[in-house]
Amino acid sequence: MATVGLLSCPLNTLKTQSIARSFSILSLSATRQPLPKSLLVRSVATPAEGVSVFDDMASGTERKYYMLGGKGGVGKTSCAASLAVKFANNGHPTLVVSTDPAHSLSDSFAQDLTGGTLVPVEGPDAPLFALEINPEKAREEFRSATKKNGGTGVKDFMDGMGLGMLAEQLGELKLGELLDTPPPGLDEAIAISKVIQFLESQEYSMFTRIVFDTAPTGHTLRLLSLPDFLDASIGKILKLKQKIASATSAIKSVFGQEEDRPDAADKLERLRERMIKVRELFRDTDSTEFVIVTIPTVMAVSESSRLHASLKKENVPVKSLIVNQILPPISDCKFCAMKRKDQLRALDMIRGDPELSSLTLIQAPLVDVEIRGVPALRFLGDIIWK
Ligand SMILES: Nc1ncnc2c1ncn2[C@@H]1O[C@H](COP(=O)(O)OP(=O)(O)OP(=O)(O)O)[C@@H](O)[C@H]1O
Repeated sequence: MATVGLLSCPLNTLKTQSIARSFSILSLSATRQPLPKSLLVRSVATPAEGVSVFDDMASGTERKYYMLGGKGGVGKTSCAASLAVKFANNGHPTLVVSTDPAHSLSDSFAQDLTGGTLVPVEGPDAPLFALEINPEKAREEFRSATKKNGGTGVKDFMDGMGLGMLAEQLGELKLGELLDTPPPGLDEAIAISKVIQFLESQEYSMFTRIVFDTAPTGHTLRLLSLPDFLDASIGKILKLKQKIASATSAIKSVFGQEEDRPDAADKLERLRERMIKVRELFRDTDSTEFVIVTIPTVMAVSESSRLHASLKKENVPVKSLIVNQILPPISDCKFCAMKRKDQLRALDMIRGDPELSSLTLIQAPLVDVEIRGVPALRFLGDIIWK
């Protein structure tokens, strides 16, 4: 712990400050209490006095979901992993899931978490498991399950049944395209629906906190509009399926019963049901919270503002905004001082932003080591999640 401190500036001047002083600055800048005017950094919105953001997040044993999202590279994984460690250290059996196709959970925990299954994370007090969903693999599974007997798809199957006309209608629905070149966001939707599948089983009922490290902003936004798209196309497919079902049962009555296999329409129907659950989950204010992570730059703040506007439009509950990687106020490094001025401007921008000013601001400092492994995540978590 004592080896983790503030950013070391290029000239190495900050390193000379004592760790004790660094820690006091760190804990001050991460608080949600108004900071001294001399530091020129204030919280945008402060929760009622005495109410801790983390206590609120950790209270109760019913299952809660936290989704951390924002622009690429701002620290989503570090914040998500540190929150998961903190939940586990507060007695919550926790699962942290990455749905970002470019996973970095393994790097963050300094542990191999690949493989698409739940892997126990060593270190925290209560059970902490991590899961890196491989969206490509999930999609492949989905695609292969829609193929029958060495690659005969639904279309071929229906052709074989003499249902050419229906097959043409199906062609119009571009089912093949849906499976082979899925619309943007499907990867992540499949990943999240897979998590829901996991969580429906008794085996995983122990988890009271689920933390999602989501893919960068664009994916998240597409994911939110995906269920409607799927709803529409799957709805049409299901109508076709009904027609197919009556035709196949007539054929079966002539040729005898065949082993029932799940077909593409069944698979899509289940996907649709799970997508509806994903949609409900994202919008459930009782159990879900989306936390926006950003950094104090004009570009990142602008993107966060747009993200919040879109989340609001989709009725996704958002309460907090983490501004990560804030430079320390005390420095005789000119480079750092210039950077910090820019950061303060970006923080001002947040204060004046109609989308962001209503959120509780959590300020997290830039620390001078890479956040890797449970002890470092615990340290970061204690700074951010108060
Ligand atoms: N407060 C911080 N102080 C110092 N380094 C940090 C801090 N937050 C994050 N980092 C570092 O920044 C890098 C990017 O962080 P992280 O992987 O958490 O971002 P991300 O938003 O998940 O990225 P991506 O969008 O690529 O998944 C990592 O090397 C991480 O250790």
